[in-house]
Amino acid sequence: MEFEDVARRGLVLIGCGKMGSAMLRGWIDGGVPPEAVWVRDPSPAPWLSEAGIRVNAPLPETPAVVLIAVKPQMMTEALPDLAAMGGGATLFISVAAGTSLATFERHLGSKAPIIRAMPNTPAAIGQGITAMIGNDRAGEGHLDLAEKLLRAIGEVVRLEAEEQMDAVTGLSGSGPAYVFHMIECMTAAGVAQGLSEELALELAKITVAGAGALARSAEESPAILRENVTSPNGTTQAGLKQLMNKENGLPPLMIRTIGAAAERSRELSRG
Ligand SMILES: NC(=O)C1=CN([C@@H]2O[C@H](COP(=O)(O)OP(=O)(O)OC[C@H]3O[C@@H](n4cnc5c(N)ncnc54)[C@H](OP(=O)(O)O)[C@@H]3O)[C@@H](O)[C@H]2O)C=CC1
Ligand SMILES: O=C(O)[C@@H]1CCC=N1
Repeated sequence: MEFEDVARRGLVLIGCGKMGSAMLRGWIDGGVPPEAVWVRDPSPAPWLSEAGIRVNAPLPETPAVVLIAVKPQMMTEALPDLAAMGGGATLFISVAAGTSLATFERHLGSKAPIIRAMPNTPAAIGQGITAMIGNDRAGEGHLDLAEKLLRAIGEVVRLEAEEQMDAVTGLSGSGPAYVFHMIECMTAAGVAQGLSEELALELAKITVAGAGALARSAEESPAILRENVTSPNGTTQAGLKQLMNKENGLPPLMIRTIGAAAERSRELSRG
């Protein structure tokens, strides 16, 4: 079993909403025993107790890992009584957008190893991607443990500087929402062209999923894959002329979209 220390000393999850529960399911499927998990959440889902997880019970003194998955705005309420675990033996992992390592150090003390991670919701089906970076106290062993835990929900990349986290949040953290909206827009456009809603949605979903899977597995770049779809003077060329318009097409819109999300991440970290 990969998570012996976690199984022995325990894993505490602070906030078990959409992201926390997606990660927890991945860990349980990946071999973390439910009886080694403590969840703290004001409105816990019934499956947690049913699975044998300890819910809103007294926490162990020095768990192996504490995962913090509350909204950034709830942090000042959630952190104070975790300070007792900040002696160095417990690894803290936070997935909160815009909450800096320095903020955690203020609450948890300067000895605590802390890793900031930014996952995304495809984690719920093991197909997320998480970027992570640690504070000075987070050594190679801590980063390896965090990476092993995060691999249970998809790919993991390590960042070189904490500043990169704002752009990562704007791109891959928020990114699934952009893609879901693209599906919504493609569906509406199909309906506008005379398709039923049901058929248009099916076509849009499977097209986005298939193109994503192809982009991931193919050796060719997305640009080449795009060209492979585009026959000279054909239908795709006509569509792309609109979509790729440098003035009012997707390129400037995507710059604005990811820019606004990254800026909000910066704003959150300023408090
Ligand atoms: N959703 C996403 O796509 C992503 C989210 N994140 C980050 O993950 C974090 C959680 O987001 P998400 O899962 O979407 O949010 P949710 O609201 O779904 O989950 C947060 C959970 O924390 C609970 N909670 C509130 N206060 C406390 C507290 N003091 N102690 C313990 N639990 C508490 C909430 O309960 P209640 O609802 O009753 O208040 C809720 O169940 C955020 O910081 C976000 O930035 C990161 C990457 C992607
Ligand atoms: O919207 C948010 O703030 C969070 C962070 C990334 C995805 N959801």
